[in-house]
Amino acid sequence: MSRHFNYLAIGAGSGGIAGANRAAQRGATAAVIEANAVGGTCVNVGCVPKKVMWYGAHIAEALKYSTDYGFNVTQNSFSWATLVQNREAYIQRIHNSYHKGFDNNGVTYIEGFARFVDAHTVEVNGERITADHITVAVGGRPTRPDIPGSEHGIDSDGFFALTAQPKKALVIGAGYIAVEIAGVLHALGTDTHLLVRKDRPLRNFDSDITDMLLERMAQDKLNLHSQSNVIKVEKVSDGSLSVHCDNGTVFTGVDCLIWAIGREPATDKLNLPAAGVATDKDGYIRTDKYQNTNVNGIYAVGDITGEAQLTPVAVKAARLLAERLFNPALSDAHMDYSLIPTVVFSHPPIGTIGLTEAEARQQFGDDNVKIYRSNFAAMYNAITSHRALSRFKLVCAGKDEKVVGLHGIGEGMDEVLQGFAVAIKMGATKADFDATVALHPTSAEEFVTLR
Ligand SMILES: Cc1cc2nc3c(=O)[nH]c(=O)nc-3n(C[C@H](O)[C@H](O)[C@H](O)COP(=O)(O)OP(=O)(O)OC[C@H]3O[C@@H](n4cnc5c(N)ncnc54)[C@H](O)[C@@H]3O)c2cc1C
Ligand SMILES: NC(=O)c1ccc[n+]([C@@H]2O[C@H](COP(=O)([O-])OP(=O)(O)OC[C@H]3O[C@@H](n4cnc5c(N)ncnc54)[C@H](O)[C@@H]3O)[C@@H](O)[C@H]2O)c1
Repeated sequence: MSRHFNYLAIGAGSGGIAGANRAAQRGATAAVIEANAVGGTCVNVGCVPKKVMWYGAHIAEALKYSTDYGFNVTQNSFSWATLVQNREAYIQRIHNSYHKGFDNNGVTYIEGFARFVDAHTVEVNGERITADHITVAVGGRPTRPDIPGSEHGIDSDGFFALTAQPKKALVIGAGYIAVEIAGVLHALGTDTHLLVRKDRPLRNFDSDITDMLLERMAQDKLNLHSQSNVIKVEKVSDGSLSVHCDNGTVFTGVDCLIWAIGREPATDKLNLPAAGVATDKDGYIRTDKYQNTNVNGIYAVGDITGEAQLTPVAVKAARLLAERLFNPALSDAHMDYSLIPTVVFSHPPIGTIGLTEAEARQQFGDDNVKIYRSNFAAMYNAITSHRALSRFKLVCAGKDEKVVGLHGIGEGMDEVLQGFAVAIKMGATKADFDATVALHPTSAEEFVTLR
């Protein structure tokens, strides 16, 4: 048995789905192959369940502020299981809507693990499928350290599989995932410890922003342990874990250890050599700006390319590739990887686009960089006994003070960033920001009133 398609995506995650749908909308016969759950990382073990948990944490924080707003609320309990059940039901509805979308667009959905046979053929469930164009969109998976006892921990996939709330959790790592998971656990009431190997998490973010993150973590009493490298994990007789660091610290009585130390590409079992597709030393498939791999007719999009590992990046790259292949009016379409906005769903959230102050100083020289910054107590918590600061920052370059970086940490920053990203993508200057009438009273207005 064999089938042929104009366009075939391997992996029905953010990139695979977007590309197959767009190809079909442009008249191609299209199929997508998925080994696990439709929606991939983002929908099943990434953005979506993470944001639901973050909203849960948000409600816990609102309860904390509620007395100062005049409410007399007694919190009797919190049911992790209910939150998880509702989250998973929501994810099931997303699965259904993806399948509806495939049906509407005429995309063939194939369940199974795909392996290359040659440059135009993959095998799945014993069937050979050929295609004119094949896009590899297989994403990645969490990594674990090679230390004794690491198997006693879980990773972000395991975090989303938890059906009960941990009592004492250690989150290891300094990236987005570590910060986000630690923040959620802490806000929901778990005794949470975030362990980073150096001085702080998110070290490649603007240091003014991470300074404020550290302040807010300290104010909220989230236990951050810097200079803490885990070297050994032991399971003790009561079933709890003892976690040993190279600085001599031992954490005992841990019932949940979460590795959030990065992700690795899922290329190892794809049989890429059969198609002649090259990977870099870490297993990522590097492409040119058109998402072309080294093999004609084979493309890669999303996390597997090692580029900014964000859902909208995978989606946009895949859609533009499909346009280039099947829409003669857009035969030069390709993704612009510059100025990608990104949000960390920390407490409060961080939003950032463009250069950090340090990067701008290095690129343009100290004399050509002007920084505007403000600390601001958002009204939301300023009226409460939990008054806390937000921080907003513009990095400008050159005589015309072009805004080359915008960074913020504060309540609402996750929603504030998108519109400013449009302005910065269009080349806005500080004068353009100043010429914009503020929206009052908001946190966002800080960005157009900086002096
Ligand atoms: C905890 C977490 C939180 C995140 N939060 C955010 C966020 O808030 N915002 C954001 O923008 N990004 C977020 N991301 C990143 C985002 O999830 C990824 O960038 C995005 O999912 C990448 O899409 P993709 O299509 O490249 O791969 P994926 O979504 O990983 O999809 C790849 C799919 O391919 C399948 N597959 C693999 N090999 C095969 C094979 N051989 N045959 C068939 N199928 C195969 C896999 O099962 C998977 O479903 C988060 C990631 C994680 C882990
Ligand atoms: N809000 C979002 O948009 C969002 C959320 C989650 C993930 N993501 C995407 O997923 C990607 C992966 O996230 P991530 O957090 O897994 O990876 P990451 O690469 O961002 O961070 C991993 C961190 O772990 C540290 N680390 C590595 N080995 C370690 C060890 N042995 N012990 C302690 N720390 C160690 C690294 O120094 C690094 O800081 C991100 O880069 C991001 O693109 C995005």
